[in-house]
Amino acid sequence: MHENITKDEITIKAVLVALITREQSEEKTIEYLEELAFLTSTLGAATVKRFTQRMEKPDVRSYIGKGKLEEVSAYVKAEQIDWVIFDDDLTPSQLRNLEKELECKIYDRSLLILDIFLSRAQTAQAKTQVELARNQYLLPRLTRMWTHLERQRGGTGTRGGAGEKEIETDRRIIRNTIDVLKKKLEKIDKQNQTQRKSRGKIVRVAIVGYTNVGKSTLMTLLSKSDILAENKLFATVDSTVRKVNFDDIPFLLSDTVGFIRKLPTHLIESFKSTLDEIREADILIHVVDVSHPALDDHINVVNNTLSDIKAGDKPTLLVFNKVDLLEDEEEISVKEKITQLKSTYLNKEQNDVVFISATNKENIDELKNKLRKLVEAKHFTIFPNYLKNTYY
Ligand SMILES: Nc1nc2c(ncn2[C@@H]2O[C@H](COP(=O)(O)OP(=O)(O)OP(=O)(O)O)[C@@H](O)[C@H]2O)c(=O)[nH]1
Ligand SMILES: [Mg+2]
Repeated sequence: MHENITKDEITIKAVLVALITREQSEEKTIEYLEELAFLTSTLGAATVKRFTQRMEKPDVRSYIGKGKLEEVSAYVKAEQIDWVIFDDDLTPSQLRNLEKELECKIYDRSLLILDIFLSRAQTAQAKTQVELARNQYLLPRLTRMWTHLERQRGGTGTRGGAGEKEIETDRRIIRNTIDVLKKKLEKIDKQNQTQRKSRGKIVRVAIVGYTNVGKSTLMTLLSKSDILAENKLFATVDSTVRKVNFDDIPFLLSDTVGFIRKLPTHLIESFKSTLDEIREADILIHVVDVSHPALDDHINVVNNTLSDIKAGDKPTLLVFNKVDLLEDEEEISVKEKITQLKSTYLNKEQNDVVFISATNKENIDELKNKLRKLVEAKHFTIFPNYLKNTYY
């Protein structure tokens, strides 16, 4: 049973694999697979089939059980599948066993996200961070297949099937690369710190949120600049900063990389310096896609990630975006939904909420008024003697 794509559109064919466990209901698994398919398409591959299996917990040897693995394997061979993508992270030995059995490229969630980041990173800092995270991910996972594929990727040829010796050599190369990248990153971090300090004492606002919710679209709207907004996950990997004025009050507004669930902490760790922009902000605009069925989940993932990077207690304007996509449903009308969300999230830990459509420019004045109040309050704590309506 193929998903909805025609044969000649297919370039890279992928199948997805996920588990239904005691902690992860069937409904959740289906939703996660939807997100995984979106990630897959972001990387230019087409999802041709999704496999799920009910299990207590992942199989230590091969993540899925033996029977299921045979089923996947038969399909992969019959349909000449290029990638098999697992919704959770795989241990090095699971990866090795799966590779042996399936004889194609195996992705897990982390590697998929890393490769997306790699294809999108623009600045030296983002590129270096992704390269570092990717190398750290690869080090314990080097296998014959991997060295083979990585060499192809690096264009260095394959020297015939890689043996243990080559793998050891590759490990050494990767360790060296990691050291070099770390040093490079330290240098970039220092430069950026100096740059941020030289910005002076000006109120700083960061737009944060789950990936693909409309952060860049809102940034463009508020700063009147042109920033790439795309219906792709992780369109923004670098942060962009613009100076904006609300009448006489200036502030810096930054667009940031989107968050996503099931992102292992060590990956977040390696993006810490990209996240400095958020950590050092005075005020956050947390954008949510109000039309997404998993919006509560998204809010939680963002809030947890913010706490992880110690940015969880900043004054926050919670912006429910994409209201234009809401439709009355049998159980709940649009109006009721908005009232419900308001009562759930208003004033929860310093939150103010606003409902907008960034693309239709709906309710942007209310957003600006609310943001202005937050910016003003902060501005006058930095500049107590600042007179309203006078310019610097
Ligand atoms: N219908 C509708 N679509 C919107 C709205 N705001 C943004 N979008 C669309 O949502 C998609 C994602 O928008 P972006 O601004 O790139 O989202 P982002 O949060 O910056 O995404 P990443 O950088 O990938 O994390 C684009 O296709 C936008 O056109 C809105 O108010 N309504
Ligand atoms: Mg963006």
